[in-house]
Amino acid sequence: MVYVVEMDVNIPESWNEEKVADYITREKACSQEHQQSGKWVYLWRVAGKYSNISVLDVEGPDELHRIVSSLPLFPYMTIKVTSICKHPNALKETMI
Ligand SMILES: O=C(O)C[C@H]1C=CC(=O)O1
Repeated sequence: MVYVVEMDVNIPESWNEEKVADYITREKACSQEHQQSGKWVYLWRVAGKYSNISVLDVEGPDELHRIVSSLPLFPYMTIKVTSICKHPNALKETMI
């Protein structure tokens, strides 16, 4: 199943630079591991916001939740998930 996921990141203002840098480093390693697995297909920055729009191709909601909740910044995100399917009029045969 293919999901479009929007993640808005809300880092607590109380965090110091070192803590923010540590989370960002671990976040990058974690998301790149999932991207390398092929499950996390696209990762785009939303212009002008500390948000991303991602496309994940996974077995279903359980796997989606496992991946998204493995991110170190997961507790500090507001996440919107949209499940998508093929449009009958789409010229392209494949979803992604
Ligand atoms: O910066 C972000 O958008 C948060 C986050 C989600 C994946 C990733 O690599 O970073």
